[in-house]
Amino acid sequence: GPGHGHWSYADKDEWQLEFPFCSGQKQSPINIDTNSTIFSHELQPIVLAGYSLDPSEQLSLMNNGHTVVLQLPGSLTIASGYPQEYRAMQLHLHWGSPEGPGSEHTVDGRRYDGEIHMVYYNPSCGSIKEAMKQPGGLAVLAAFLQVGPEDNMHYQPLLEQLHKVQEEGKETTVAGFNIEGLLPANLGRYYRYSGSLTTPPCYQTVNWTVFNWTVLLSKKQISLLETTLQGDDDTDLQNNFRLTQRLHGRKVLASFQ
Ligand SMILES: NS(=O)(=O)c1c(F)c(F)c(SCCc2ccc(C(=O)O)cc2)c(F)c1NC1CCCCCCC1
Ligand SMILES: [Zn+2]
Repeated sequence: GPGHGHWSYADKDEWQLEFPFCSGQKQSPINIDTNSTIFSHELQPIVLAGYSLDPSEQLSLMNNGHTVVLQLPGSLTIASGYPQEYRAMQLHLHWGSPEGPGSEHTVDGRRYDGEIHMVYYNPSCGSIKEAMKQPGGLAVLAAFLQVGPEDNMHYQPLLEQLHKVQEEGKETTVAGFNIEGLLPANLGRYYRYSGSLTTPPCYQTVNWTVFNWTVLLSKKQISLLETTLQGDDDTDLQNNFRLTQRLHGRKVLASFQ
C-alpha cells in the first residue's frame, strides 16, 4: 500500500503519489512512431566489450517480485554508440501472459511478446546511486523478444534457472556465458531517445537505445517466462510492463533510414 515505497503494476496510476518523477514529462516506455523518427548519421553501431564471460564467473539471478534480474560485472562496457562510457549493472526482462504480449516499448502501436533491458551507468557520475540521479547517468539497451520457430540457445542459461527463483526474493547463481548472445545480431539499427526508468522511482536519467532487430525465442521459451515466476503473495508475475508515456515534444532518433 501507499507510504511504504512498495508498488506494483496493478497500481501504476498511483506511482506518482509516492514517486513524483513518475508524472514527469520525460517518461518511459514510449510508442515509437516510425513515421516521426529522425535519421541521425551520428548514431554509430553499438559495440559491446567484455561480454563473453568465463564459465567460472558466477552471476546472481534474482526474482525481485517485479522481474528476474541478472547482475552483470562492470567489466561489460558499451565500447561505442554513446559519447559517454557506460558500465553494465544488470539485465532484466519484461513479459506478458499466455493471454497477451508484454513488451514495454511499442512500435507503431505494436506490442511485442517481451523485452530485455541491459542497464548501464556512467562511471564518471561516481557511484551508481549518483549516476541514477543524473541526466545521462544511465543507459538501457532494449531489445524486443518475439516468438520464432525454434529455441534460442543463448537464452537457455537464464531460462533453465527460472524454476529456482520461482518465489519472490529467491536468488540463485548462473555460470558466466555469452551475454551479447541475448541481444539481436544487428546492433547497428536502433532508435535513441531520452527517457526514464520504467519503474519507480522513474528517474528521468536514461539514455534509451531500442534495437530495430528483434530476438527470437521459441513459444516454449516465451511461455516458460510467462508462467514460472511469482510476484507478491504468490500471484503470477505476469504483464510486468508499464503503459507507454507521452513524448511531450521529445524527438526519437533512428540510426537507420
Ligand atoms: N525498466 S527499468 O530498468 O526501469 C527496471 C524495471 F522496470 C524494474 F521493474 C526493475 S525491478 C523493480 C525495481 C527494483 C526493485 C528491487 C531492486 C533491488 O532489490 O535491488 C532493484 C530495483 C528494475 F530493477 C529496473 N531497472 C533498475 C531500476 C531501479 C534501480 C536503478 C538501477 C537498476 C535499474
Ligand atoms: Zn526494464
